[in-house]
This record gives sequence, structure tokens and C-alpha cells, in this order.
Amino acid sequence: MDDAITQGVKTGVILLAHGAPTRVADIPEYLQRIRGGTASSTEVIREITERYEAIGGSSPLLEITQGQAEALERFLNQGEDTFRVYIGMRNWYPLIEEAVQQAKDDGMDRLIALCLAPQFSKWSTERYLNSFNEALGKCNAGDIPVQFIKSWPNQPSLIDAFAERYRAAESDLKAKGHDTFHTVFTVHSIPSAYVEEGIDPYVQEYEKTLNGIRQQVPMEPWHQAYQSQGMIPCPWLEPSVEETLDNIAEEGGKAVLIFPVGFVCDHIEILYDIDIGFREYAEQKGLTLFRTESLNTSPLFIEALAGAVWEHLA
Ligand SMILES: C=CC1=C(C)c2cc3[nH]c(cc4nc(cc5[nH]c(cc1n2)c(C)c5CCC(=O)O)C(CCC(=O)O)=C4C)c(C)c3C=C
Ligand SMILES: [Fe+2]
Ligand SMILES: [Fe+2]
Repeated sequence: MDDAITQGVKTGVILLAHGAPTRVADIPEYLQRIRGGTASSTEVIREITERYEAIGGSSPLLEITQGQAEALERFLNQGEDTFRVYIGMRNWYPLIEEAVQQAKDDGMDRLIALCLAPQFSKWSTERYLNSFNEALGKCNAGDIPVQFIKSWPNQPSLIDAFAERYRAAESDLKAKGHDTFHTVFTVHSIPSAYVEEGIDPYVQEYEKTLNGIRQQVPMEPWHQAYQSQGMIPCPWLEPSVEETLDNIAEEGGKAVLIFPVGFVCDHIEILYDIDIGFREYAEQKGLTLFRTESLNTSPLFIEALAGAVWEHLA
């Protein structure tokens, strides 16, 4: 890192994450936070509780995000003490305002906030930005210079990190006798209205990630899908993963590699939606389903986070 950028300046990096409950008892309050204060129905609470129970009763999201923050702080500092990395969750603890307050108490000279979803969307990044701005106000931290990293879908080390995960999965499939397989890229689906109105660039952001990976690791055949359509009754971005699996089965495909590129760590949408839900669905269609390992604390991914921070400071 260029000394002129960091010298004597204490930089607080705040990783903004979704947040997930660590106990099923917290699910009603967690869902209420996601829905901006509106309580969910008993059926929705039961459905989500069953999914958490199926993955062992809690999400590993907090623990993994803490590991990412610790690794990033070590990587950025390289033995110095210039950067502190905090985590702030939008929907669960530690909340974004707790992270901002801690950074203020630690005397950070500037803050840089990075949303742990590489592709910008009004349904994710913009909500994190609003929560971050509210937190600055609540903590009277408005006089600290801040930068917000809105989008980093093709940060070079992020693409390297995903490509590394793909190559590992490809070797595994080939070792298991699957010389040909269908790769299905996924990101979280969102209600399609803002995309159709041209005010949410999420699809283009997704394509930046996907095209960056395909330039590094040629693959055929591949598919672009949207997973985990939510419970709001409205049109969601498609094709869904289920529809994509139907088409692959009809074409006579045998093995499928799900490649989730919108999430950077294991959590319910990976461990339940893919590993349990889509795997069962695929089996019913006569397909064998695999998935790439999540980035979690991959060293290349930590470099990507550091790269995004440096690019914005430089
Ligand atoms: C770009 C879009 C989204 C990302 C990335 C995302 C990540 C993410 N979501 C959860 C857990 C839940 N999300 C839920 C609802 C929900 N999520 C999105 C979009 C993204 N989520 C939308 C549009 C919605 C519906 C609208 C809303 O209710 O606000 C829910 C509630 C249950 C449900 O509707 O499915 C949960 C739980 C995690 C853990 C996560 C990334 C780590
Ligand atoms: Fe979500
Ligand atoms: Fe979801």
C-alpha cells in the first residue's frame, strides 16, 4: 500500500453483511428486521425455522464474516497498525450502528464501507447504504470522512477467487467420472420490476462477474439462473434454478455444478436452498448436483476485499 495514502491516517473498514440468527428462537425478530418492522406470518416463521433446523439450527454467517474481517485486517496492515476492520450486520447483531460507534470510539480518521455482496442492487446494496447513513447519524459520526464501495462485481482478485473455486470443483467432478457437466451460475433473485424499469443494474452487475469468470475458465455448457425467489407475491427475476434443472434434464444432462456467485460465504441460501433443496429437486430429475465451495476465507478473496479498499483509497 502506498505510504502516502495510509501514513498517520487511521482507516476503519466496515464490512456490511446481511446478518443471520445464531438461534432459531431469534427467527421471528430477524424476519421482522428484514421486512422493515412488519411481523411475518406464523407459516413463514415455521418455514424459515424448518430450514434453519435442517442446517443444524444456526447460520455460520457471523463466524465466517468475523474470519473474513480478521484476515482482511491482517492483510491490509502487513504488520503496521493503520487499518481496523469492523463488521456491521443489516438485519442482525452486531448491527451496523454498533460497528460505526466502535470505529468512532477507536478514533478512526476515515471510514470505508464495503458491502459483502459484490453486485449492486437496490434490494441489497442500496439498503445497506441507507442503513449505514442512518447509523452515521445515530452515532453523531457525520464529521468522519466516509467512502462507500457500491459495486465490485469484477474486481480482479474476486474473479481469480471464483475461478479457483471452479477449477477445484471441475477436478472433483472429473475425478468422480463426470467429464462433461452443466454449470449453473446463480445469484439471489429479486423482484423484477426495478430491473424492467431500468433503475436496477443488478443483471448487468451479475453478467460482469459471470463474464469475468468465463474469460478465465472456459466452460460449456453453462446457464445463468436466479435462486431463492422470496415470499413477496410478485414477479421475480428468472429463470429459476428449478426451471434450469428441468431444461438440463430434458436435454439429457447428467451432472450439474451450481456456481453461486452472488454470495461470499456459507449461509442458509447455500446450505439449505442449494445443498438440500436443489439437490433433492435435481435427484428427482435424474441429475447429480454439485456446487462450488463458497469463498469464505479464501486468501484470494481476502485479496479481493483488500483490492477493493485500496482502489477506493488511491
Ligand atoms: C441482491 C439481492 C439479495 C441478496 C444478495 C440477499 C442476500 C441474503 N438474504 C438472506 C436472507 C433472507 N432474505 C430474505 C428476503 C429477501 N432477500 C432479497 C434479496 C437478497 N438477499 C429479497 C428481495 C427478499 C424479499 C424482500 C424482503 O423481504 O425484504 C429473507 C426473508 C424470507 C424470504 O422472503 O425468503 C431471508 C431470511 C441472507 C442470509 C443473505 C446473504 C447472506
Ligand atoms: Fe435476502
Ligand atoms: Fe433469500
